[in-house]
Amino acid sequence: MSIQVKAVSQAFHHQTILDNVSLTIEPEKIYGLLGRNGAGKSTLLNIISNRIFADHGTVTLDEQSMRDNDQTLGRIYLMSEVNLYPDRTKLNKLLDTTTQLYGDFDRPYAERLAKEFGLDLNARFGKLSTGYRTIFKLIVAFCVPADYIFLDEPVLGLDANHRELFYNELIETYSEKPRTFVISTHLIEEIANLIEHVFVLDHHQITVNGSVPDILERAYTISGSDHDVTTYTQGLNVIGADHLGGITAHYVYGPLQDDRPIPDTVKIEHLDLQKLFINLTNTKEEAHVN
Ligand SMILES: Nc1ncnc2c1ncn2[C@@H]1O[C@H](COP(=O)(O)OP(=O)(O)OP(=O)(O)O)[C@@H](O)[C@H]1O
Repeated sequence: MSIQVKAVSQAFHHQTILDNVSLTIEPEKIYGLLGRNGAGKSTLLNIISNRIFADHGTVTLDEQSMRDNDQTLGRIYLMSEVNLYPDRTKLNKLLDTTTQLYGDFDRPYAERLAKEFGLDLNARFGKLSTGYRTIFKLIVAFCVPADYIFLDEPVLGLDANHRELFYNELIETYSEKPRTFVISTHLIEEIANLIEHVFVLDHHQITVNGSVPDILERAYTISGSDHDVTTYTQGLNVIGADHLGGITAHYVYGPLQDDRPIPDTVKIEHLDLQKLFINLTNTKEEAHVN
């Protein structure tokens, strides 16, 4: 039981976007899909949801191909930046159409969410602000009877209050009716505590694929005087560094050599997900902060 993405490659105009990407998405889990601007996150989500066909590779759901397979496609839903709705249509009407399309669409929940977010369902889609367009699309995503829900930039244009409401609703709907959510966002700090598993897409490939606690367990900041830090981190996987005043910080991803004594002058702490992501996907060797 899972979505299997196997050896997917995609190029646009001879430019490689995804190169041999493989991953597994399991039922009833919350995932984060992280990557820098233009890394190919939307492309990957579009391929998984059958909106575009990959040049190479396969996507299966419970071992069945998803390509033009109504049965499997009905079990996944992609909410994306693309506006699929006609501007002149009222939201209530759009919900009617969605209810007809998805038999089990949870209309009472949609109406409750609209009230909570202060969304007037009599408004026309085209009259909504950017934030309220996102809110409407999120409401649909939460109410469709899909087992796998992909949220591409789900907080686009949302103010801080609405983002918090969204995160709370996500936790609530997930605990009431567990299903898979894959969230692609740049607001890493805000989702760090929500997601169980993270994929990082960088240089056309998945470079990090693991449970968030396991990954953070392997991520360290080692700080102190430049000499002591540099000596201690020799041979470790240093993914970035900062220099501030007389203090040097090296960011390490991977095991420390436990048999090595840690000098008193060196401080070891764990990195948070955002800082780890920034350092892993920084193209520069070192980031200097003065
Ligand atoms: N249909 C398309 N035709 C041509 N190029 C495309 C197409 N879709 C995406 N691209 C290109 O592929 C690259 C990856 O785009 P994509 O939208 O997947 O990245 P992303 O990781 O979602 O980026 P962002 O975080 O900035 O939204 C970009 O350079 C983009 O211009």
